[in-house]
Amino acid sequence: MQLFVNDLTVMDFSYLCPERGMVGESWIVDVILDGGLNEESMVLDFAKVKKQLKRLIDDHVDHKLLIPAEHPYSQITHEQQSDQVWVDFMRSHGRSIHLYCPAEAYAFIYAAQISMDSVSSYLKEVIATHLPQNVEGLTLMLRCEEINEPYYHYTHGLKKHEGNCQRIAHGHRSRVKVFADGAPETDAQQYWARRWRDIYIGTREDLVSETSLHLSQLARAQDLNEHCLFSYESSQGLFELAIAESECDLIDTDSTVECLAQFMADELKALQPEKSFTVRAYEGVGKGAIASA
Ligand SMILES: Nc1nc2c(c(=O)[nH]1)N=C([C@H](O)[C@H](O)COP(=O)(O)OP(=O)(O)OP(=O)(O)O)CN2
Repeated sequence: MQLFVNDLTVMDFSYLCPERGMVGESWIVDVILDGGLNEESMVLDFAKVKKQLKRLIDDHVDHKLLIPAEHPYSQITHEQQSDQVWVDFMRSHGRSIHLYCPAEAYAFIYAAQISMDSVSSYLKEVIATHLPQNVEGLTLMLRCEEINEPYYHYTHGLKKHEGNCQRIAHGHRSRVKVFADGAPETDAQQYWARRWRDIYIGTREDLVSETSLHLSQLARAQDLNEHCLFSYESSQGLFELAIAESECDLIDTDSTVECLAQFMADELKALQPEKSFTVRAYEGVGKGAIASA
């Protein structure tokens, strides 16, 4: 017998890619369980699938930075006597990426690249040990939302968030809709999709100088002249990130989706003051904010 649950959860996370750098993603999870019936005549109670499986998936991937631990660029160093981990991702041409964060901010995927296959294998291993005996098989299907209009991939961290969004490098794959004087404005949508393709959106007040950073204690993170350096402390611990300036966009506010929608509307208004703009910005799948200028 097979049991299926579609749209079990959406995993909002970022990952390190040798070519694209830091990539924000939103993957939808569908699941199929194979097995005999239990004493309730069920493969597994839907309530347990929705709560327990969703929690395992969220705990292991959602709001984390996924590191392809077997890629030659990945250097992972656990600090002794603390829960902090350095990650250095040694891309060439001044585009290396460096982090110093609490261990729980990362998921280490033992593969050369982050893909739907490698993430699905990682999650299957995690979940297999939590399934009751009658469940013999598990299929996880990861997919992106189908979007037939411009969208972007971004990474950010919300230092004031009480939950996991405080992690400095988690992200989303987000569509954007723009209206100018009430009519759809596809050029502006394309502008944002291009400007924020694989971008890190940082808050200016989180920028720091190199000398104050723990992440530059390791020899690997020495050439940071053309990097943006971010650091903040929040309830889960100290978060630091160095990423190439060319892969960042800086804003003066937090990077909540409300602030991003307003930022986009304000920037468009500055470019074309004679028009009124409304921006409908998504944060991942099915949620977002609307702002006007
Ligand atoms: N009003 C807002 N609320 C939240 C924002 C925001 O910008 N405006 N942002 C976040 C985080 O960035 C987070 O990544 C949002 O992810 P989400 O998946 O919705 O978070 P949850 O864990 O609460 O939801 P699940 O569906 O259980 O993953 C948070 N809030």
